[in-house]
Amino acid sequence: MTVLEVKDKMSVPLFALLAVCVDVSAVMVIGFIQLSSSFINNTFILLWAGGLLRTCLPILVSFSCPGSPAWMRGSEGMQTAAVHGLVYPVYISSLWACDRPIVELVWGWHTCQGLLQGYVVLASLLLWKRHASTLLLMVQKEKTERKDLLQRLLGCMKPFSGCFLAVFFLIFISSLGEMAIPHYTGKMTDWIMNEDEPEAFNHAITVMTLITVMSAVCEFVCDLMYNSTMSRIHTSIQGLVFQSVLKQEIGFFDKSSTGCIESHITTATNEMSMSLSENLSLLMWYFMRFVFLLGSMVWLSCTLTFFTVLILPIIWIIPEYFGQCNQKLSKQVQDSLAKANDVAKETFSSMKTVRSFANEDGETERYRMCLEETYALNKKEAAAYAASTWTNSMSSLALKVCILYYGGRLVTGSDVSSGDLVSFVLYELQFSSAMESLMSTWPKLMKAVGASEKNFEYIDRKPDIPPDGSLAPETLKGHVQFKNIAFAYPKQPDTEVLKNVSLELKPGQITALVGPSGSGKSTIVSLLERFYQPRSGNIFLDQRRLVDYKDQYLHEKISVVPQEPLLFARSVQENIKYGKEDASDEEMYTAAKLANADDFILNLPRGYDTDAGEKGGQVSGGQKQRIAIARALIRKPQILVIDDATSSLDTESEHRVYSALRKELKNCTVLLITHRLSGVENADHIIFLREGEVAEEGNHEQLLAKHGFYAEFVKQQKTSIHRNTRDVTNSIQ
Ligand SMILES: Nc1ncnc2c1ncn2[C@@H]1O[C@H](COP(=O)(O)OP(=O)(O)OP(=O)(O)O)[C@@H](O)[C@H]1O
Repeated sequence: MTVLEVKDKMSVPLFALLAVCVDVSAVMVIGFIQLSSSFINNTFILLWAGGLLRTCLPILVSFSCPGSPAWMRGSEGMQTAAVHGLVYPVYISSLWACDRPIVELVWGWHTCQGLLQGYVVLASLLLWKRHASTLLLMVQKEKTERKDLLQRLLGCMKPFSGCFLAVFFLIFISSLGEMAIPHYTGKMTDWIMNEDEPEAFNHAITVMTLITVMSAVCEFVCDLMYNSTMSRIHTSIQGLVFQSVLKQEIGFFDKSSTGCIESHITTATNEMSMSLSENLSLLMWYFMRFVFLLGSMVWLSCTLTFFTVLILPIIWIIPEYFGQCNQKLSKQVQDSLAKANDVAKETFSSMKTVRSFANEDGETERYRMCLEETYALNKKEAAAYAASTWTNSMSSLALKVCILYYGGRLVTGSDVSSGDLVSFVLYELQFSSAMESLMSTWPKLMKAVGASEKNFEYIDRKPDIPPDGSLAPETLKGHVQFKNIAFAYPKQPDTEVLKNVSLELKPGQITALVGPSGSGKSTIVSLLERFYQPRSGNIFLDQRRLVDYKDQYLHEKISVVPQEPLLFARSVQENIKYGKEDASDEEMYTAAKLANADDFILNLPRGYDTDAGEKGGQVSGGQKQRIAIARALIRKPQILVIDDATSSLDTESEHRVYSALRKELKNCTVLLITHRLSGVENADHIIFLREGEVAEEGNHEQLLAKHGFYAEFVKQQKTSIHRNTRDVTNSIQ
């Protein structure tokens, strides 16, 4: 450390020492003047003059001493100096105004004891100011930052305001009841000391027991009521979040990961509401206790209460210091452990390199060094922890001793009775812990309030979809027209997936949509389902804009069997009737037969009641697809879209499904997306999509005659079938 640094570090203590020396000298001089009363006869004039002098001197010292802290030269310094100098004149003058005896004080304020008392008052006020201002600042900051959130949460609690009033009333009664034990213990002490009124003694014990039991019952009822109300609030918020997430546009789910949404709605919301409910309850309880304890203490002795409040922050300061050290060290221990873990992880993951360089010992040494560092920090942490708990108990002991000492003096002076002193000590024990808990619960509560932000973000989020239309005509032909559609996914707005696409799906016709993978076929289906909005162009259904139709109506009329159909972990029956629970069993059987699913379903262990398993895991891919087709058909759709949903079926099954569809869905508009030639050949109309554009369209023969992309596609398909057959034959031979 350089000389300059030492000088810098020592400047504040040196200034403090100088200020104290100047102050003590000033007080000595005043004391001398007062004793040699020939100079000034009026002690009051001397008291105020001395006070003003003690105010001015530290200010003078701070301005003339270069090492004084900056705050001493500002308004904070002036305030501190004023408190320091004027505390006695103000206190003694107030006592005089209240007609209380002041002779002892007037003649004793400049003694060593008076001087010390003055410094204690100053230190206490400064510490309170620091504590209170941090808390107030915190409250202020939280108030502005979390004001809206708090209001929203309070809004959620509004429907339960009756319950909260009852809870608050019960807390009030229970906290009041808790004051009984210290109160009656004090009373009993008085009776024991005076050895009289045995009846009153018994009576007191009975009353105390009754009040305590009543208080405990109130607490029980209150906890019950509070917890059930909070879980109702929690359930309703969680339900609201879920509902509002479900209303979001599909693009929202593309952008945010489902895992993230799910973990938020379940885990994070649970944690937040648990912490909120726990801390709110603690805050209410401690606040009520704090009020009653302070009231009881003031009622027993104002002087002792003032004394307690004065020395509380001084006694807190040392445990707080060690507590902070402990916290800092435990963070360092965590970091050091993480470092050691990183070393271990790195070594294990590069085990081959370590072995080939024969550096096992080197790595062991590196790991050992990290552990050594952790151990050294652990030792420091243990010492800080021990110091923190020791100083904690010592400080509470010191507080009790101080109160007993000062209280004893008050008892001797007959200002308070012995019983009141006992009651006071018992109240004080709870008071300091209530105070500390209040100060620590508030930030935790605010943290929980902050965590609820995401919930309201979800609830408030307006889905990015046009308002629902109103069209729901009784009859729908199912004539679909895409006119000059351009589209890009919200997640990748710069990549245009569809470019000026125009196509038509006619009622009673099967239109096949073919094209290479990624050409935009499924995207066309998503637009038809209104999952996304086109960037430009329009989609018409029966010559009316698709957006003008009612959403529910549209999804009743359009059935889509997606590429990867998803079954729910419910019975096959429930899966087929999904979204159409009112369908009869007859309708279900017909749909299943059409989808060529009836036979295999009847062979399942419990037929239609067989559980499909999670995501349909208990049925094969082809079976899953057939159940999904049945699910689409049971709705008797006007427009049916099969998006490569027969890819897992064998040719025979696929053929049977298509023949059945052809026969049964005569007036229906069918859009078939497939990579298989067998499905395409028989379609009434074929559209070939390439890089998001309609490259060719017509029927099979027309397109073959063009010798274009479609002809190439057919050629590739045939070659692939031929190659597959040859491979199978070879493998059999
Ligand atoms: N949700 C999405 N977000 C962003 N891009 C997407 C999304 N879905 C598809 N795409 C992209 O859009 C393009 C067209 O995809 P689409 O699924 O429509 O093709 P496809 O012709 O149906 O392909 P396949 O025959 O393989 O099913 C692809 O480049 C794909 O990567």
